[in-house]
Amino acid sequence: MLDFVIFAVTFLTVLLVAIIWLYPSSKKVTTIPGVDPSSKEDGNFSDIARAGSLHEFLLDLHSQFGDIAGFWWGQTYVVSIASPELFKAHANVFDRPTELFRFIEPLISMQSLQFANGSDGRMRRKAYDRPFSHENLKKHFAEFQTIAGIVEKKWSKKSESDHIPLGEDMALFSVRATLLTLMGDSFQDEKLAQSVFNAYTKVWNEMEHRITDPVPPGENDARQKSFTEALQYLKKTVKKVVEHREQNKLQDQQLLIDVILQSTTDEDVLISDVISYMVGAFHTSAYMLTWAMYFLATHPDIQSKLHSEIVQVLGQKDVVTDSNYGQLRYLYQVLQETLRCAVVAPWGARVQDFDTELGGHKVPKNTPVIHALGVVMQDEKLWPLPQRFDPDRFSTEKSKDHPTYAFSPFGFAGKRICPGHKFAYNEATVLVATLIRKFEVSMWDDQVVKPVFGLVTHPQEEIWLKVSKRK
Ligand code: HEM
Repeated sequence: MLDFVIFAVTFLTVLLVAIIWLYPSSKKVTTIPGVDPSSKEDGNFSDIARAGSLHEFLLDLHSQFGDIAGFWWGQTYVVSIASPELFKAHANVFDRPTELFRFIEPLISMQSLQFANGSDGRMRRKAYDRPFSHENLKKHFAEFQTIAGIVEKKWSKKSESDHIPLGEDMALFSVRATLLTLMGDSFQDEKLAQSVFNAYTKVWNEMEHRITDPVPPGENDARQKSFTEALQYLKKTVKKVVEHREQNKLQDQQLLIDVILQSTTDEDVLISDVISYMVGAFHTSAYMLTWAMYFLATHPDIQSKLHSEIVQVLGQKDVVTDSNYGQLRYLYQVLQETLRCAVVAPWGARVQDFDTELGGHKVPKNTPVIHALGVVMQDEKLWPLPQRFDPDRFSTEKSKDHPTYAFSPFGFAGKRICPGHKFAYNEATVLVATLIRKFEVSMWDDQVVKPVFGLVTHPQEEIWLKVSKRK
């Protein structure tokens, strides 16, 4: 009998030790509340897929566990934070965790700025931020206006019975505006801009697919082939543009592509960084514009107030310039509320290679910390009736009441906030002012617009607008 007891106790002890070692949740060395992994291999991936997206999973997680909570990204333990106070505690953290962004690696490679940490990342950011200075951005208003004119002309030719594909038109504007102002005159060529956009869209869709289904297709799979071809086309085009600039000695200290060219002799770094800025700019700006126009189409009173402001500020001039931009205050509020209400970019992340403390809990070194930007921008304690589109939340008066970091649609940490944030507001201001001045926009009936919260939030299906010329 004693033998059996000794055997049973030994067996149970070994079993317990085995469970502790093999089951990841048991390795937790922190008091942070949160969920256990649903599977040893995939952590909470199946829960994230069931929630619909990482953003929706984080909304649930924080409503259950509060402002700081943990979960499993595959086999990696991850912490998510969702309050202005906790964001403040991370305000100086620069490094970005590789694990959470690995799925975009086939598109931009590990050489990209996206993955550059420490002094390398800081030096690159410092150099690449130059083209985004206020002085330099001012010069782009005229180019944005020319490209906005292309959309305006296209819409002018439509009749009131036409269906306007909103997402497509906003994307084309965003791509052309970015390529022309950051990559130079090669992109005066409309066809080249269009084919870059087509190739980019294929690659991007594949990347988004891999957020919820991380297993890449086989080498001979049609999806993989189309992805590889499109990626090769993008890289070849960037190379050609670089050669064109080098051969014709077109070096311009203020143009992003030339600044990147002057900062590195490594072709992989050069191509990866150029593509990283395309990734950063194309869809984010296009979807901010899409959501802004959608909100205006569904809120005629707000559209009408905005129209009055545009007419009053632009007068006979018809163009947005550096000197009248600042007077389009209500338009700025519309764009801010669009970023908040649509949660255009739902999250960011940081990591530190030493143990730290957050909200009274220990965060073990190398633990990725997600900044749940979207959860905070939808928090009803900070934003009453968060689903309601109300640009007055950002009036000069009310803006004073928002806690710092409550509105961080472009990230906030470690001087690594999105480098294109002012660029995005400027280009969007020019296009929205141009279109709303000339057209009244509304929705075609029977459209159910459902957001999909990927890396960037987009409508599940194309939004079809009705546009009528203003008298
Ligand atoms: C509405 C438009 C946009 C939104 C909502 C947005 C949002 C963001 C966010 C949340 C980040 C992560 C910041 C962080 O890690 O703390 C980011 C990074 C970045 N964005 Fe944007 N962005 C927008 C437009 C642009 C534009 C127009 C460009 C380029 C012209 C751009 C280029 C980048 C790049 C290169 C990074 C990575 C920077 C780094 O690694 O240091 N973005 N953006």
